[in-house]
Amino acid sequence: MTKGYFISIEGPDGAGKTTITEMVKEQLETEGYNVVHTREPGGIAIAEQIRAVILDPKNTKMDARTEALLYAAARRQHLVEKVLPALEMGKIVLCDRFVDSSIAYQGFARGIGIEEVWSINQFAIENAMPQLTLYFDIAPERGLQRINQNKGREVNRLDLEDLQFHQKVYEGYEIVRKQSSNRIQTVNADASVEKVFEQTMDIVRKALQNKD
Ligand SMILES: Nc1ncnc2c1ncn2[C@@H]1O[C@H](COP(=O)(O)OP(=O)(O)O)[C@@H](O)[C@H]1O
Ligand SMILES: Cc1cn([C@H]2C[C@H](O)[C@@H](COP(=O)(O)OP(=O)(O)O)O2)c(=O)[nH]c1=O
Repeated sequence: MTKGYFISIEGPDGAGKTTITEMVKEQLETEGYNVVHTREPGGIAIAEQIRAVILDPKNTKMDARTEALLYAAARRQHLVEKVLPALEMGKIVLCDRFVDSSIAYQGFARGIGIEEVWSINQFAIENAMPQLTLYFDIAPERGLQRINQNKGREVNRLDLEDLQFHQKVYEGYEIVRKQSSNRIQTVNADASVEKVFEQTMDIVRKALQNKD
């Protein structure tokens, strides 16, 4: 596809994606690689504006398909403006969330349908799929616990309602993992930061060795 190497990072909220990906970036850089750590919208003005519309609490009327289309639009812009140019320059791109998030969250958890969400994303990305996807595997309640612990508060009723949605996200990811078992490699994210980092680096190193 391109000269660089495209890695996406997926998994439930609070799985540790941001924490570990930053460590991976630093480690790879000390080994001499050029690395970009990005997340959608990834600091691209147009995609940030789209994201602001998706996340605006005032937009209570947001339809699930509208949401899916907006995520796909933000993804497209981030891809062409940031990811593809970095890959063209030979960099390793570590992208926190990509198409699989839309499949799991919009396609499965919101109930739009995996095929439907996949097809609008195909239009958006034109086959520019990651060569490797790291799936951070953790029970959704553990991920939410981590987030809540961080905020220093109890799990409340809303969090519990959320848990049902996040359970569905997890089921959605299970389907995606089965469908794309060649691309997606699973990391046990329910372990210490050191252990998760170690597993992740093992997978990344093997992938980079076999890349050509
Ligand atoms: N392996 C781990 N064990 C315990 N806590 C962790 C671990 N990895 C990350 N955390 C903490 O959990 C919270 C969510 O981590 P974060 O990296 O933001 O997750 P994500 O990006 O997947 O939502 C943060 O407070 C982070 O410090
Ligand atoms: C990229 C993407 C994210 N999301 C969701 C996942 C997150 O709950 C939310 C916000 O993402 P983000 O702020 O990146 O949170 P996280 O730290 O958990 O990655 O958007 C989708 O529903 N569909 C998508 O395509």
